[in-house]
Amino acid sequence: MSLKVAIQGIESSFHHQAVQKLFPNEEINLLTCDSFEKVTTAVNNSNADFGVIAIENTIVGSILPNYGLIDAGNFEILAETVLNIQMYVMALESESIHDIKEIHSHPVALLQCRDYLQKFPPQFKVIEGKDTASEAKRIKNQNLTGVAAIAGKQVAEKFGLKILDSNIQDIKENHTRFVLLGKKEKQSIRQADKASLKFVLDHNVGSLGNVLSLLTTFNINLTKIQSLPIVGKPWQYAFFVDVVFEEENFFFEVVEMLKKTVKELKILGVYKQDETHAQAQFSNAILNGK
Ligand SMILES: O=C(O)C(=O)C[C@]1(C(=O)O)C=C[C@@H](O)C=C1
Repeated sequence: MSLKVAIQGIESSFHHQAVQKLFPNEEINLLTCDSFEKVTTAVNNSNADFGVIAIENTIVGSILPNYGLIDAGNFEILAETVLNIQMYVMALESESIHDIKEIHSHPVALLQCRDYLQKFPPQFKVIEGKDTASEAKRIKNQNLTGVAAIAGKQVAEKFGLKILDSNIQDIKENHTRFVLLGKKEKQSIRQADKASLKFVLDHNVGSLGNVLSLLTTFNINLTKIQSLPIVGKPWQYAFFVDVVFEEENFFFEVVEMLKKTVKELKILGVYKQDETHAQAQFSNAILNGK
């Protein structure tokens, strides 16, 4: 039986690649959506077994609206995966880079290529589209001349487009982290070593410091912290953190203590970290320590 997985975008998009990395051996039935919200709605309504959404990119930073979608959802983060994202300019076979007058892509993909796009003259149009692959597909299907898309290499291969420029993102080293969303009972997570939490604090001196010290005491490493406004409560913020740990028991012990310390606590997911991501963070830590 195949798994139904909702993504924003179509076949060959980076989200599709993330699904393939998360489920290398499964038969997948992709539910292609034109917004992140439709992905989380599909998981909420059980129209899909799972959803995959991008949460952060090493050039652009957090994809903030997706934090809200995860928080509002009736599901959990079950896994993560990190992709190496290399961007290419592609167009019809007849075109050269000098023929291109407008370029289309997903807004987050365009943000990763800001330096490159600034090199074009002011009349050159940069247009935000649905996802990298849909923009490329449209060029092919409608035989659009003077138009290019920014997408991954696999998209050019899939739709038979010519690559006009390669690795055009601002920095060669570029990664996007995706999370797998689903109902808890669908999968049991073995050997979890990472968790995503949301908490709200009182406006007291040291309240965040207390949380951080507690994590230190239990040897729990904070890998990410993101604050977001609480809608309807101006100037109040919720904290979204990712933590990694070696001992799952320590994590659940800390959760019990946090419940007594913070105003509101929600576990968004307890899962296994992507090995490649963990390795990259580890080598960065070593390099920074030198
Ligand atoms: O358009 C795509 O191919 C996507 O999968 C979207 C998306 C994103 O949402 O960040 C995924 C990875 C890259 O960071 C650029 C775009």
